Amino acid sequence: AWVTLCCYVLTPVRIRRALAGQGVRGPPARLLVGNLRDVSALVAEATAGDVGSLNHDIVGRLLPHYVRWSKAYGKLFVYWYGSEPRVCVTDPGMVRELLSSRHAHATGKSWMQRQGARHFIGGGLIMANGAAWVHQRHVVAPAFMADRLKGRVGHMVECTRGAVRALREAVAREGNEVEVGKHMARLAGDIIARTEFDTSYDTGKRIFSLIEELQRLTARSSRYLWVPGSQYFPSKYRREIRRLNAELERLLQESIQRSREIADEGRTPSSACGMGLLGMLLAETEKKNKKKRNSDDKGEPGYDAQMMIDECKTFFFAGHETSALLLTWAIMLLATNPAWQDRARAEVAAVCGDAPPTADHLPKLTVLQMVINETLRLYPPATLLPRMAFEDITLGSGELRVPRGASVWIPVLAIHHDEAVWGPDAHEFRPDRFASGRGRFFLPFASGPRNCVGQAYAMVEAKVVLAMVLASFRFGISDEYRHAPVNVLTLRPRHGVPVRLLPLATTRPRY
Ligand code: HEM
Repeated sequence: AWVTLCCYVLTPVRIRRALAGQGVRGPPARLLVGNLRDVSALVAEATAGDVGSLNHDIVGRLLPHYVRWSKAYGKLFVYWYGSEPRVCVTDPGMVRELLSSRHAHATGKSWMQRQGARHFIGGGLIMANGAAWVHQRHVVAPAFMADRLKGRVGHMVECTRGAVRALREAVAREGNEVEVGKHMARLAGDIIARTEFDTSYDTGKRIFSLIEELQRLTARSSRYLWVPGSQYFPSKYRREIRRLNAELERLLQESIQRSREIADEGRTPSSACGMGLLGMLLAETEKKNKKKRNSDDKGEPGYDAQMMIDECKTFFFAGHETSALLLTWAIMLLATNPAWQDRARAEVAAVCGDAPPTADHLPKLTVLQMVINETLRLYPPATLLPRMAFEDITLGSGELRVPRGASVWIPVLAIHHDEAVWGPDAHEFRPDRFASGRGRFFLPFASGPRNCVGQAYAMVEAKVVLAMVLASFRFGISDEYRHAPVNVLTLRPRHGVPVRLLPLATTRPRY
């Protein structure tokens, strides 16, 4: 009863006072529900139809509450997600400071977020906090270092070859109108499954579809998380979630066991698993088990069987959807900007010739790099970055004191479309704004110690796939395309991206 009273009444009152005392205002919030209903109603209204034209000015559609409240209360304001206060911060200095190592230990993921992702991520890296996060990050980060990534390029090329073949077959079978979103989802799934888990998309297919279904069901069952004790209420979704989660964990367990047996046979170092994430996780569990056997385990954080499963879930999830969306949006933007498509294709031909890309080619694909950056700016898969303060922190040289228990939300999409940062053409596709290297205030992968651990991997993957697609097809947007970006955890096209694919006639097949 005391905890409930603190969570739902005393802490919100304390935080409200602390913020009001600094002049941080926001829309009036109801008891328990906060501004949840306002957010839902505004988003539902803004996304009811399609955009109409191919307009990239999508902030008002996806973050209508941000647009309305930042106009009314200033760029620094607070709204309430149930009993969780969310302070919206866009000031570059404050954002950088919040994400820097200075606050790494005092901030993390909130209970509400962790609860919402419990079944498809669990205690995996994305949702870990404190010492557990430090340990997990330390274990997985080496799997994504530049020298190891070079070894993944061949696997990525191999998977993309399959995808190009599938696209050619789709054109031959059904005509040249193809929805590329589902092809890119399959390809990104195949790449992460092969490079990190030593399996293929077909084997991992059930795993991906279970994670997707769990994501959908959890989102529905989490709608009432703001109600005290709601996590214990009977719900029609809960039994289904339990059943799907049990199947997912069994499949992952089998996959881990298979890799362990291969490792025990001494076959690992040269296989993808030995180099990849699963190999690293297996080595780490073995270390922990050894300590236990020698009674050397002093209870430090480490990987047990459940943690191992949670980490696999996390990487199947994080390494799949975001990359697939980057590729899909990039193809949409190139399909609607033929001049950039031709420029990028010419560069691929000049750098790679007739061969598939290699690790040495990738840094030379600078036009493609600009196209990828501009895609991530206009359509960042993660539109918001949340951080909860576990202790009082200050931002902007003491200008803002964020009280313990408040969440800070960084509206990445709004920052990426801000005319004050990017100029009056902020909503236009203009890759050359990245010509001089990094753009101004660019956060598709977050920044600081808790940035995306798979950032370099995602960039290598995007370059390999787009280079091979550009070399194999000319493409234009289909008349059937309906521009309707929506935010369902990630920023996606509601009706997919149908394009007209024209296989490029080559004297010899390229791939
Ligand atoms: C275009 C592709 C991608 C984008 C835009 C992206 C974006 C992000 C962002 C914004 C975060 C920070 C989330 C937060 O703190 O709330 C993040 C974290 C993370 N990403 Fe990615 N990501 C991408 C691809 C990948 C890939 C390919 C992998 C794995 C192979 C991956 C694994 C992770 C993990 C494990 C974290 C948590 C890191 C931590 O908390 O220490 N991501 N990603």
